[in-house]
Amino acid sequence: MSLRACGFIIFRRPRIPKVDNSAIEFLLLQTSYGTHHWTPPKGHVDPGENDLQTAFRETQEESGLDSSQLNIIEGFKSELNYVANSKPKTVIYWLAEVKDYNVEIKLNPGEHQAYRWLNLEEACNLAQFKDMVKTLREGHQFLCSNTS
Ligand SMILES: Nc1nc2c(ncn2[C@@H]2O[C@H](COP(=O)(O)OP(=O)(O)OP(=O)(O)OP(=O)(O)OC[C@H]3O[C@@H](n4cnc5c(=O)[nH]c(N)nc54)[C@H](O)[C@@H]3O)[C@@H](O)[C@H]2O)c(=O)[nH]1
Repeated sequence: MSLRACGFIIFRRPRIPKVDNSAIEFLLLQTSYGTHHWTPPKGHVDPGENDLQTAFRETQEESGLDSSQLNIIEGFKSELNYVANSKPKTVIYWLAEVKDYNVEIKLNPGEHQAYRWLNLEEACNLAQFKDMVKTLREGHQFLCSNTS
């Protein structure tokens, strides 16, 4: 059986005077271990948890953002399948927008050493993994074609 992890692709965009999808920025976190790779907040599903509970818990632990600070975007879900540390891994991501554009991000230093808000191209460059880049592009496209 593959390892399972879940998280949120967190983004922000100006909403005043109107929703501005041309200025969407994604939140990526850089691990403080290993190759210092960049991903959205996510982590392993604990026993007894469902996928969405994991996504909320990991996002809170890794970025300080709790469910009251996020709007989950309905209709988008992405599944990535890759090999991590020689084991198959499945990662589920939903899209979530921060309600406050200037919200504070609080990292857990044991897990992450930096965060950045990045436009689509910058996020794709930092994320590097082909499947993650595809997910970011699909998420961006979804947001641009479903303005609200
Ligand atoms: N000291 C130390 N401690 C570690 C280490 N390692 C873990 N810890 C600890 O374990 C806890 C983690 O617990 P959670 O937070 O629950 O889980 P995740 O967030 O899921 O954790 P990971 O970081 O293990 O998982 P990935 O991000 O999946 O990276 C694994 C590998 O997969 C590749 N990869 C990554 N993303 C993509 C992608 O999108 N696409 C593709 N194709 N490939 C991708 C990349 O090559 C990468 O090297 C942490 O608290 C640490 O304490 C480590 O090396 N040293």
